[in-house]
This record gives sequence, structure tokens and C-alpha cells, in this order.
Amino acid sequence: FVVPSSSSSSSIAAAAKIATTSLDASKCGNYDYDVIIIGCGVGGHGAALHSRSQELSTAIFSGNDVGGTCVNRGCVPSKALLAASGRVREMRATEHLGEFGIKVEGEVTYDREGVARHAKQLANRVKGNLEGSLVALGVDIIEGRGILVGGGAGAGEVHEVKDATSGKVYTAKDIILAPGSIPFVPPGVTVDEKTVYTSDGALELQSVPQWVAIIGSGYIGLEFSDVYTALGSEVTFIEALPNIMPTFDREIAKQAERLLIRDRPIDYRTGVFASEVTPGIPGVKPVTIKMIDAKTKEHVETLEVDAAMVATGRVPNTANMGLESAGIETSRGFVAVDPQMRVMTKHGDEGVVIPNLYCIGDANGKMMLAHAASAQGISAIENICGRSHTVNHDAIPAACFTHPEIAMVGPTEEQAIERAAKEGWTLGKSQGSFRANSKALAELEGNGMAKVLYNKESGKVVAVHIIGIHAADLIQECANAVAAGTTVQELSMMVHTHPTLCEVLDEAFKGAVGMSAH
Ligand SMILES: Cc1cc2nc3c(=O)[nH]c(=O)nc-3n(C[C@H](O)[C@H](O)[C@H](O)COP(=O)(O)OP(=O)(O)OC[C@H]3O[C@@H](n4cnc5c(N)ncnc54)[C@H](O)[C@@H]3O)c2cc1C
Ligand SMILES: NC(=O)c1ccc[n+]([C@@H]2O[C@H](COP(=O)([O-])OP(=O)(O)OC[C@H]3O[C@@H](n4cnc5c(N)ncnc54)[C@H](O)[C@@H]3O)[C@@H](O)[C@H]2O)c1
Repeated sequence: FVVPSSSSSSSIAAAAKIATTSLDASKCGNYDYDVIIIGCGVGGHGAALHSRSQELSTAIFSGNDVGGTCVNRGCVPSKALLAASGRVREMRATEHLGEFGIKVEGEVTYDREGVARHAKQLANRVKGNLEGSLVALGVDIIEGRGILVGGGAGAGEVHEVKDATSGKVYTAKDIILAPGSIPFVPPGVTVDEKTVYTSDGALELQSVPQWVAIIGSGYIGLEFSDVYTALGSEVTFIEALPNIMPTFDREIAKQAERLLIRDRPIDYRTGVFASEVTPGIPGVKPVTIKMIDAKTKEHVETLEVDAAMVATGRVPNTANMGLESAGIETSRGFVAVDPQMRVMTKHGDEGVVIPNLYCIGDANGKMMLAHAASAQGISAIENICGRSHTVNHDAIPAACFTHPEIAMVGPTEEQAIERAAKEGWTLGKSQGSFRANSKALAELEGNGMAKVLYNKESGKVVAVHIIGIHAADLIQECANAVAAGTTVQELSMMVHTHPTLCEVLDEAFKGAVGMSAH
């Protein structure tokens, strides 16, 4: 998603004048708006901007939380913490710096409050830009929470949204639900957001604990282990599944274990649930974590640590927004949608489409990523405009912003093997390495690999997994290839700039067709 910076707000304002004037020609007929969006995170924002570009009159319920998770409690502040802590790690790595011929005299220190302030200020700035872009484009921001009214089983369409604060009811031809998600806290875990916290509390960096247990080794756990160890903490991961980083491609997870865990003050337990977590009092009483075996449920260990971070996934934020009264049955809070993002009354074959109601972003559970939410928002508006559109989720890249980064598009190798067997095609695999890449070596960052998985019959790229410096930027070329159906034959003949990290991919593409990279 793109938020125009405040420096360009005058041009936005100019554009907004034109856009606002065109509201008179709005197609909303008997309704207050063409489109009402509930939830002003990146999903709702993406939908609102595209809605206005299609000259639809648009209102968005923000629930007093413009920017939502990504901007206020997610992508944006976490990347600020990763950037600051990454600098600390780099400047403290005296041996590594010595290889460049750089000497850091004296101790490298940081000011915890200063680092926290950087994250907070960035979030506020992006939030301001995001709000500014909505206002400038003529989107009406309604500050309250939006609650669906009417509809009901068999009633078909839903056109009314009530402002929970004022009680005022607004009507729209089409409605988009974009309420996002909140942290999942497993039963038995007590969160005080001080000594036992979710990402919401962790992002405030109220302390840098000496020893922190991170429950869950997914994206959030991994990114925070990078932040904490860079700032001087020791980390213990507690992971319920048999492998650490279980959602990642196995080969990449093994490399990540070497690069992001083994060389750092991190240990881990796998196959255990944190079944009971009790907050502590800093300097007085430790946080206690009881662990049970994930299979036998027998107690295996109790840890006493300075702090615990709960990074055990997220759940949809769909309670108390009138879904039941509109006849919508959720599954664990997730709203079922069809490929056009239209809400289904329930999951499974019995669900029927509610034709003018859409649900985008984390709340539909398709892919919990900011850019996926925004893409789904744009797609919903396309469908509202009568141009049938579906999002290709296989072509949406993802990245974990550790040092080095991990990035991927498409299924893991394990999933691709299953898919190939089921669909009757042959899986090809080719690798590139950072070890022999001039740019990576100039940076003294020769660790990592890229692997390209492709369909041997068609040559089309199925998935790419990268671990290495700037993997998050490198993956885009691969995502575009998956989206466009580009073949490894075509990619192997495309010219990559020298010397760049992209040549790691060039090596993998050429390897797939039996050519060697220079
Ligand atoms: C720590 C962390 C780091 C992350 N980092 C990344 C990253 O680097 N890259 C990435 O792609 N993704 C990242 N994510 C995930 C990303 O933040 C989410 O996928 C994204 O925010 C989902 O957008 P959304 O619009 O669906 O929901 P949200 O951003 O959650 O926004 C929903 C909004 O709707 C509001 N709302 C809910 N109900 C109502 C109502 N009834 N009326 C009015 N408003 C309502 C909520 O308060 C919220 O403001 C991260 C998440 C976390 C927690
Ligand atoms: N860079 C990014 O794109 C980024 C960054 C952060 C978050 N996110 C998004 O936010 C979402 C949530 O991230 P997350 O890391 O919390 O979830 P996740 O689903 O990625 O990982 C949660 C982990 O916790 C484990 N777990 C669950 N309950 C447990 C228990 N009781 N004890 C021990 N382990 C337990 C699970 O097995 C899993 O490995 C993700 O879906 C991700 O897409 C994205």
C-alpha cells in the first residue's frame, strides 16, 4: 500500500477538489454513500483510495484508530525497532567491522526511550499521512465504531451501518468490512502488557528484559528475537509444534536457525505449550511459565524469566459488529468470502453470497499481511464497479524483516511437492547462493540462499524462498514472475544488473535451464 507523504499533500488537495466535485455525479441514488468501509487499517485505506479513484462517494468508520494494526501496532513501528536495533548490532559487531577496516572506539550504547520514540514518531507520522490522504481525496471519516444493521438470514442485502457512538445510521449501496485482527492469547496466559505482553505492548519497548521468553516462533516472535538480542537480551523460544519456525519452508528454516538463532544468545523448546503464564513484578518477582508436552499434556518444565512475549498468532476482530444480526456465521471469528471478496453467510457449501457485502484483510483469514489486505480492498472495489476481479494469493510475497531477511512467494517446498503430486506435474528446483555474489561479499554478507521452485513441464515459477541480505526487496521480481506466469526460460535470458544481489536470482534462474551464471 502507498501512503502519499505529507510533502505532496498540496497536490493531493488539488486532486481532491476535482474528486470532491465529482461527488455530485455520484451513483449512490437513495443511499448516503456508494461505499461504506468499516475499519480504517491498511485494508480499509486501500479500498477507500481506490473507491475515490473510481469516483464513488465513500465513508470509512475508523473506530478512532486510523491506520489500524499495521501503522500503529504492527509493520511500521516494528520495522522502526528493527532498524534501530539492527544498527546497534552492526556497530557492536567489532570483528565484522574490523574486516572492513573499521574500528569503533569505546562502547556502543543506546537510549531505550530514544529507540521507542523513533518507533512511536514514525507510526504517528505515517498515521497522519494516511489520514491526510483520505481527507484530501474526499473520503468521509466517521470516528466511531461501525455496526451492521439489518439484513438477517434470508434477507439478502445489507445497506445500513450504525455509528456505535452517536447511534446515527448511515446507508450505502455497498459495504466493505475491514475490521482486522487482534493478538491471540492462549488460555492460561495472563497478559499485563508490562512483564507478559503481546506485540501491542512489546512495540512500546517499556523495557529491554535481560531474559525474555518468546512464546511462538512465527513472524512476530522471530522479528522480536532479532530486536531483543541486538539490544542485549537473552531469548528462549517456546514453540508448540515439533520444529522451530514451523510455518517457514523447512530448508529455509534450517538456514534461519543457523543464521538467526545458533549464533545468538537464543535457545528454544519445541513440542511444548506455554500452558500457564503468570506476570511478575520487575526486580521483585519473575514471570513464571509452565510448559506442557504438546502431545501428552504432561507438565515438562517451569521457567522463571524477566519477561514473556506472547506471539502465538492473531484472531479476527469481528465481535460486536452486528455480523450475527446480518445472518453471518463466522468460524473462529473469520468471515467467509468468495473469490470476489463477497461475504458468505457461512463457511462451507451451505454458505450463500451476500451480494453487496465484502470482507477484506486479516478478518477473512486468507493472508494476514498488510499488502494482501490492501490488494483485497482494491479488488473488492473492482467488483463493486462491475469488473470481476480476484486476487492471486499465490503471487503475494511475504517477508520477515530479521537480519538477514527471509522472503518468500508461493508455497513451501513441502507444499509444492504435495501440490505437484496431486495435480500431476513435475517440480523443478534450482538454487542461487549469496556466497559467490560480489555485492553480498562487498557487504561482507555472504550468508544465505535463494531457491526457485518451478513446474518442469511449463517452466512457470511456482515459488521462491530467499534468506539473505535484502531478501525482502529481492522477492519482488519473483512475485511479479509468479503473477505474470513468466517461465524460468524467459527469466534466465533477462539481464540482471552487475554487481547486485539480484544476481543471486539470476544464478538460480539460469541453473534451472542448465546455463551457468557468469
Ligand atoms: C507486530 C506486527 C508486525 C507486522 N508486520 C508486518 C509486515 O512487516 N508486513 C506485513 O505485510 N504485515 C505485517 N503485519 C500484519 C499487518 O499488520 C496486518 O496484516 C494488517 O494490518 C491487516 O490490515 P487490516 O486492514 O485487515 O486490519 P487492521 O490493520 O487490523 O485494521 C483494522 C481496523 O479496523 C478497526 N475496527 C475494527 N472493528 C471496527 C468497527 N466495528 N468499526 C470501526 N473500526 C473498526 C480496528 O480498530 C483497526 O483500526 C504485522 C502485524 C503485527 C502485529
Ligand atoms: N513481516 C511480516 O510480514 C509480519 C510480521 C509480523 C506479523 N505478521 C503477521 O501477523 C500474524 C501473526 O504473527 P505471529 O507470529 O503471532 O503468528 P504465527 O501464526 O506466524 O506464529 C505463531 C506461532 O506460535 C505457536 N504457538 C501457538 N500457540 C502456542 C502456545 N500456546 N505455546 C507455544 N507456541 C504456540 C504456533 O505453533 C506458531 O508457530 C502472522 O499471520 C503474520 O502474517 C507479519
